[in-house]
Amino acid sequence: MTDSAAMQANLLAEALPFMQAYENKTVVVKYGGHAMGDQALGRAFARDIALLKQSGINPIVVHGGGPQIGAMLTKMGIESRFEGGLRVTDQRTVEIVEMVLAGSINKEIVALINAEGEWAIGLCGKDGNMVFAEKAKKTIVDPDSRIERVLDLGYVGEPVEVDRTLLDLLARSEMIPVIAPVAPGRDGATYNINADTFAGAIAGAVQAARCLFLTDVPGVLDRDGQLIKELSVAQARALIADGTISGGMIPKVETCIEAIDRGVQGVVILNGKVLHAVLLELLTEHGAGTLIVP
Ligand SMILES: Nc1ncnc2c1ncn2[C@@H]1O[C@H](COP(=O)(O)OP(=O)(O)O)[C@@H](O)[C@H]1O
Ligand SMILES: CC(=O)N[C@@H](CCC(=O)OP(=O)(O)O)C(=O)O
Repeated sequence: MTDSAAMQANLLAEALPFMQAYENKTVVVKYGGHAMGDQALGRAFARDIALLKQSGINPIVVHGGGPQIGAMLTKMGIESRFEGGLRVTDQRTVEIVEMVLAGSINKEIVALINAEGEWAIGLCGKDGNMVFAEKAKKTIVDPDSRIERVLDLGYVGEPVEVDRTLLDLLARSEMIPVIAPVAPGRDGATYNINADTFAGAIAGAVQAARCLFLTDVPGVLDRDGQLIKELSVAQARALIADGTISGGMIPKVETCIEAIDRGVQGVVILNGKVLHAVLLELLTEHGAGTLIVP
């Protein structure tokens, strides 16, 4: 056997204790819009999810698609506006958000996983009464004046009810759920939910063993751009308050904190632009990214 074959075999053997630890456990993987787009990365991601399912682990994929929504809005001559990392969403925008997220992106990911020989099923919060949302009640503190301001984000929602019936059913089946962060309200409206927030709510409801957030940066970075390997909840809050964490990283880190509060055992923000990031994180010693702990 060559050295390189032996190394590969060692790597496979190294996965065994991790596979045993995660057997029958649920892992929620949030696949961010920035981590998509590259064909090889997409295929590697799909293969990782397929391999988890084949290993007796229960993966649930929640995806985003912020940049893809932005591109479609631009095509239609609609400007994107964000406040506190969330897209200000009027009636026209929410229709496009649903079309892009629950339509094209969702089916693209389903097709990628199915091409690896698995059975993925595309869903959104509307399916099986899985998630109900309410209009988001968001406030932000202006970093200069320190004055708190209530945001009106239109049809941006927060998940308020999660019913795990359908997810439990799928966990016992061959199916891998791939979920778009769109949900109905009890008021009959359709809400656009930040994909991180949505993934955190799902992870909390199913008491996931791990929730991974795949993005386009190595994890949470400090003021000098260096990766922070581990963050306590209190440290994370301080970095949001002092502006080190900004933009889309705000809902991501807030979600991590909420997921931990809801009993999710481990939450990691990592670079989805690294090939096989999911396998490296879960099944090898080479855990990457920022681990957020209580
Ligand atoms: N302290 C920070 N560390 C890392 N990224 C940060 C930080 N503050 C802001 N960001 C921004 O957050 C982005 C990740 O959030 P987002 O764009 O919503 O990603 P995704 O689409 O993957 O959910 C990064 O690309 C970076 O521009
Ligand atoms: C309310 C809100 O901001 N919703 C997001 C939903 C998609 C998302 O979160 O995608 P990423 O994970 O790729 O950022 C949006 O409209 O862009």
